[in-house]
Amino acid sequence: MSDKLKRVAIIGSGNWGSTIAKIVGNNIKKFGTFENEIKMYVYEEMIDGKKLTDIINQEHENKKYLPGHKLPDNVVACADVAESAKDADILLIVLPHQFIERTCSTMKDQIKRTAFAVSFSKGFYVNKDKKVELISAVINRQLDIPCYVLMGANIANEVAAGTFCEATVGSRNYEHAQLIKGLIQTDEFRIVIKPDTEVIEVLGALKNIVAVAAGFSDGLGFGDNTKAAVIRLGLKEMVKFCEEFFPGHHPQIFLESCGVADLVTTCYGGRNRRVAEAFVKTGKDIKTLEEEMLNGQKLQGPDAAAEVMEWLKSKGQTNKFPLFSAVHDICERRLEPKLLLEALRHHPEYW
Ligand SMILES: NC(=O)C1=CN([C@@H]2O[C@H](COP(=O)(O)OP(=O)(O)OC[C@H]3O[C@@H](n4cnc5c(N)ncnc54)[C@H](O)[C@@H]3O)[C@@H](O)[C@H]2O)C=CC1
Ligand SMILES: O=C(CO)COP(=O)(O)O
Repeated sequence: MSDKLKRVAIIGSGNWGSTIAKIVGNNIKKFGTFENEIKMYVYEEMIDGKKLTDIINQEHENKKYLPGHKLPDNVVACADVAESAKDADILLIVLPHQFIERTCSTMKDQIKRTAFAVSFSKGFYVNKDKKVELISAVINRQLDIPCYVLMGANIANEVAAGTFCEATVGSRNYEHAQLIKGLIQTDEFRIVIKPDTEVIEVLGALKNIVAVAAGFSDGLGFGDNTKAAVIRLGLKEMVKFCEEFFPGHHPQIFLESCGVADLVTTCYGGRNRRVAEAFVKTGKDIKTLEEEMLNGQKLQGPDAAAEVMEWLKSKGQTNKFPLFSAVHDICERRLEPKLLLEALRHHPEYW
């Protein structure tokens, strides 16, 4: 009987990775429809002289990335990524997008041929030839298994605390989508399955760039109307990007949690917004602020802006996306933060 149960592994144990471990571990214990033990890959580090894996396995808490939340005892931390992935039927990949390519290359020889993956990572990947790929495509290329996505308005600490929210799963495989939903959905974390996988993922990456712009606006003291304009013009660019480069999706997809809802929550409550506000107020650079403010957590927005500019440059289309361009130029210190206003004022929306 137990041989037939599917085995789940979680690759990543940051703020969101640990939250997903909490949800999935509890669901598996409750429903018993998957193999009970879940290996969770932890990028090893020392905390007050103790290994983070030992802290998680002994105290059932990720004291660094999700303090204050108990992880179920069927979640077992493992510092070896290949060992974590071995024998898994379902790989939940929840790493900051900067680390996906390298981590996947380390585990690729251990992957079951019948396995599939779900990516929770928001961002793009630029390879050495400056070609831009979706993170799900990198996972698929490296591991040679299908990769679906889960994106939504999901500030991890709130999800871990159990306040109501929702997410969008992108999958065109009915059977796999139902397995993902069964594994992740709870009464407080509702899942909607949609087939527009690529656009769902792209929205998750692009909204982080708009959140950086929202943070700049807050740092400049512009108030709620300006921030609403940033959000609206940012959404317009997100929609345009999807229409130009991922045509054929259902237009209602922008109204799902992966679209407008994730954009709103990140522009108000996210790390990208917070650090961008501090960037304007303190004059420190993004890397310094990330280290000072996030205790090891990683920002995705400034890198995503650089990745999107590579993409747009290769298509000769930077001029159609002035907000994305301005965010990148401000992060790189080629543009004064206050000139964000010029990008808004002269937006193609008003031509
Ligand atoms: N935190 C949140 O509220 C949400 C995050 N996401 C997305 O989920 C993804 C993962 O985010 P989080 O779990 O929050 O991560 P995080 O921001 O907490 O990142 C830190 C994680 O990266 C690991 N790490 C550091 N250096 C590494 C290396 N060289 N190789 C591998 N791992 C390394 C750390 O050990 C830690 O587990 C991101 O793409 C993020 O955009 C999505 C929804 C919500
Ligand atoms: O993706 C997120 C919420 O859905 C988290 O956004 P931040 O990375 O800006 O905190």
